[in-house]
Amino acid sequence: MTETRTILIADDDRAIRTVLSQALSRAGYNVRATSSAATLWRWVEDGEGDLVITDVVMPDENGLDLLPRMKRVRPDLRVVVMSAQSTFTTAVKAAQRGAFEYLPKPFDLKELLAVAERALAQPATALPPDDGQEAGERLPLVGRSPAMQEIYRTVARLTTADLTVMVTGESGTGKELIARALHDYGKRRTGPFVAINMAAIPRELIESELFGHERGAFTGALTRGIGRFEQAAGGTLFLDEIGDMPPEAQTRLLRVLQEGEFTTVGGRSPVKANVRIVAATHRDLRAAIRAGLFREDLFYRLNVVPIRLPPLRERTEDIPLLARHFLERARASGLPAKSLSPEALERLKRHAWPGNARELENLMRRLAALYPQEIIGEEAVSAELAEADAPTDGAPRSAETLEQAVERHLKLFMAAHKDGMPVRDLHERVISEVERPLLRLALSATRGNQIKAAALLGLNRNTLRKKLKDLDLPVVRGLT
Ligand SMILES: Nc1ncnc2c1ncn2[C@@H]1O[C@H](COP(=O)(O)OP(=O)(O)OP(=O)(O)O)[C@@H](O)[C@H]1O
Repeated sequence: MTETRTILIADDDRAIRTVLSQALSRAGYNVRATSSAATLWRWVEDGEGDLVITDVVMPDENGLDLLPRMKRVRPDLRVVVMSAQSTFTTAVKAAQRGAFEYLPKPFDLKELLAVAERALAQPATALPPDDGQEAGERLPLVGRSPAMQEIYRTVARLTTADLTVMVTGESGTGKELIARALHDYGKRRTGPFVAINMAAIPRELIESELFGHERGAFTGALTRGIGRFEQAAGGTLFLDEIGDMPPEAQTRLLRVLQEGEFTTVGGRSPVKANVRIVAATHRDLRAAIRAGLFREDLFYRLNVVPIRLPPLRERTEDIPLLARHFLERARASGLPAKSLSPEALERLKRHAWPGNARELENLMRRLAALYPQEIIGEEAVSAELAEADAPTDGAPRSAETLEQAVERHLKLFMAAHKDGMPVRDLHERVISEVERPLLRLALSATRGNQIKAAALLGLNRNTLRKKLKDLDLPVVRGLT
């Protein structure tokens, strides 16, 4: 006969305690339930229980704060954290503090039973070594839809394992943000995060960009060049748009992943690769494999942990939170504070968002910059979205010249002002809206080289630097 296991439950909500106690007793466990963190702590200290299921917010103490203390006195005790405050940070903190699993409320009883069974069957996860560098609220991932919750749980689980991850999703769904989160909250967070976009680098340069080259390795290689693999040593290498990698580079990358070492272009001695790889693509790689454009063996090497980011139209419940987040970001960058009327939010939810979160972010910036009212109404949103939704007969919207686009925005802006006071600093505000993408494009075209970007723009280098600073534009060399 196997010994009956005891599960300790802490939740200040009586209904939840009752439901969980019933379900777990029925499944054959001994159950003790309490509404306070203090009682839970006493039980744990007394050596009771094989598994703890705890809420986060309790009247006397936060379950997440109790978690490391429990793991210190009972390292093999398994703890499942459940929370209605289902944010990315909660998921990550739970994992970093040694929780076995994190369950966003509401959850399925079936799921809870499965988690309890798994937790009791496996050896406990030891408390990750405390390097005093617990990730804080540095990088907000916004959204509480079930799809995002699932992603948070995956990212949280990956904070203690250095596995290769493949992020897929349409353009603008937040793939790069997830890659950064994996880095910022992962084991290599004190190391560098280096990104390389396969679609933005000339094919013939990809291998030397990745692995570096020796002096004279090819025409134009006047000095030795360090590759991204070397730059990212000890950290994370983000291979963006991996689906656009040319076949020869795919073969070489595969070999590096298999052998754990690489040689520079034109070089002889192998160098140990010490990077965690996160790859991303908006392409359907399985289709690319069928079409003979992507190596299947490389795909399996990279697709160790797949994370699929759903398009925004499949998680419309996240739109209000994201919109607020982007308005707040616009405000932090110096634009006026704005909010959206309930009707405006409804209108946003009805849009198809082909450009996903990025499109929403751009719209929020535009509205914050151009609309004078503090509360943005439905008409303003509709006017902007009508433009975006307008049929284009297959022609890209870029058929509109920059001047026409600017004029369209200015007209909307003026119309919105017709019976109010004009805002101040109109000239400066509009110019910065144009300047920001211009500088970004110039930097992207010169791969972050400010001297070349300044030449391209016809600006003095110091002027460019000052503008970048004023506009709060990131300057990352070599990033595209
Ligand atoms: N869940 C989210 N919470 C907060 N911001 C988000 C979220 N998803 C995306 N964003 C923001 O939207 C913008 C686009 O995201 P990101 O660049 O990561 O997308 P991507 O999928 O890598 O796009 P692409 O495929 O075009 O490179 C960024 O400014 C990012 O910060």
